[in-house]
Amino acid sequence: MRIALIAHDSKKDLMVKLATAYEPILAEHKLYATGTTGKRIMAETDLKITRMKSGPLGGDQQIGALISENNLDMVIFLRDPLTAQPHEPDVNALIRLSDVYEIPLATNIGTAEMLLRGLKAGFLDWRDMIGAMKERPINL
Ligand SMILES: O=C(CO)COP(=O)(O)O
Repeated sequence: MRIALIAHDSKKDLMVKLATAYEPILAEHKLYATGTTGKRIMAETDLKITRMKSGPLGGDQQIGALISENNLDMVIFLRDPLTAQPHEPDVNALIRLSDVYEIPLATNIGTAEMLLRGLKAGFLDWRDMIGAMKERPINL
């Protein structure tokens, strides 16, 4: 599976803890992240990550582009709901595209753990079928 990891600044420590706790599961998958999130995770774990630009500089949009091209299967986006972001439209666009393309999306640690455990248990295997299809299942 192809998984995107994104965290706003106040959630980056939490993201590193999540990535550390679930490193054996995450290590089996292809990982993407926005710039600073990816840098932190790679500095503090042995995970290999393809880093996009930093979120405020277009990284959220790059992740959104991966979604729109059927190149992502899951998004873990630990958002800060209490701080205004300069790139709020990009944040909303990423969340919107996840819904447009039915990509499993966690926006907090509780759901993130459920998704990662579900991934391990095979609950997301349906994504492999979609990945194997030449045409998208929905006409978008
Ligand atoms: O801003 C972000 C998500 O909206 C995250 O970007 P960074 O990982 O570069 O901090």
